[in-house]
Amino acid sequence: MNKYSKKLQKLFETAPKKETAVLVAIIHQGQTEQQVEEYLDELAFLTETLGAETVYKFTQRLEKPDMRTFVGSGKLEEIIAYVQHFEVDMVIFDDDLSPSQMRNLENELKIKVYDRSLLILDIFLNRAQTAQAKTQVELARYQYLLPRLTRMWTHLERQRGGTGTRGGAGEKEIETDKRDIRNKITLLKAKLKEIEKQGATQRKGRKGIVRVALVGYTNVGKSTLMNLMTKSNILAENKLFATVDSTVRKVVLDNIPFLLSDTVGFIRKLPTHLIESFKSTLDEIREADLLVHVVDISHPGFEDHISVVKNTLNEIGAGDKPMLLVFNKIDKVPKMPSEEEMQHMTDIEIEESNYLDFDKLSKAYEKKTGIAPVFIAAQDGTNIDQFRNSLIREVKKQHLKIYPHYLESETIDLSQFDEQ
Ligand SMILES: Nc1nc2c(ncn2[C@@H]2O[C@H](COP(=O)(O)OP(=O)(O)OP(=O)(O)O)[C@@H](O)[C@H]2O)c(=O)[nH]1
Ligand SMILES: [Mg+2]
Repeated sequence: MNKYSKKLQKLFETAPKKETAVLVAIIHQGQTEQQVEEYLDELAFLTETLGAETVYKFTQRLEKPDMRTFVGSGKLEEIIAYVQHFEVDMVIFDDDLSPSQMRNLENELKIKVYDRSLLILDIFLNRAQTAQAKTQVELARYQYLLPRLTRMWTHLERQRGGTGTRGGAGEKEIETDKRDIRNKITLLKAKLKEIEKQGATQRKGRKGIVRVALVGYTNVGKSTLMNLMTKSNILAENKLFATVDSTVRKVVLDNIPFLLSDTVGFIRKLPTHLIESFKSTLDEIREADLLVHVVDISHPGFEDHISVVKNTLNEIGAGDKPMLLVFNKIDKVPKMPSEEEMQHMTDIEIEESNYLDFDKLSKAYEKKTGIAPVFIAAQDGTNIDQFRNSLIREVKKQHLKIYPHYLESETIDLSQFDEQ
């Protein structure tokens, strides 16, 4: 006999359940299955961040996406059968879909269809805190949605807005919604301009002080490091895009004041227009004198992540700035055995161990950036003194550019930099 009463059982049935999702990616020519597997793990992490559970991952080898439905018709049939059988709530594609692909897929799948951009935009929307970030994301989201407004999205948007339509929306509703969205876009643009004006004045007031920006892939530990350095309390958690707003704090090390800012993390395939929409947030990076590039060394794709960050920095015009590379989360990688320990290991053991040779990495990256990287664990403060020393050295170099006559013995009137 069931141990729960009928009333309780009924309550359980109506309890909200986590939405389920299947993920879809194409394996392009030149890509390995393992690479795509890693990409899909990241997509699953993004899905989880949005609050849904990944129940299956579909892949298909294709030279280029199908114009009509992104994947081939055979694969699509498989996906349709799966989502119907398991009553899946949404399908998420690892690439961006054209408006017509989105429409076609939605007609065939009859459930929510997300592409990578829309997923990231929805996560940003949930996470944005400040008026500026909120306005930016909302604007980017509407701009993205406008040409893609399907029956499904019209319906969902209306639910979100609280107006609600019963059943599917018709063409007329879609047209009305498009007009509404255009109006909203105009309003949001005006609002953003106003906020940006205030931001620019604020930033102007920071002249005469070295500015350092923490940059890096998402979830690498930028906010954790920021909190450690500034004793602030920024949300740091094991989620992608925990930080969408930038935070600036004044730090004084060795009598030299500088501003440290925590910024939004980068991710592969972050669409250019989305980067553009964060222009003013990214001004923190563009106007920085020094970049501290944080890398999660425990991630198998960390070298790819470094390239993604470099490319994104180039795209926003901040590719030439001095850069201190910080390899974080060293507590999560197996430590390189000492020479003595190695003597007791067989060649195969050494080869299979996949140890990261920090010395080798350090030399290779010093060659590239001109600054020796540091290896830390921000979470427990391992090697944080080493990081602090490297940071001071680089900040001093920048400080000397602003104040060429600065002497080490000189005491700076720090009060002039208050209220930052
Ligand atoms: N094991 C380990 N975990 C760490 C370390 N530093 C940070 N983390 C964890 O990594 C996760 C992400 O940290 P955040 O500081 O939020 O990373 P972030 O780069 O600011 O991430 P976004 O704002 O999402 O781009 C959190 O769960 C941290 O606790 C570290 O040195 N070791
Ligand atoms: Mg963060």
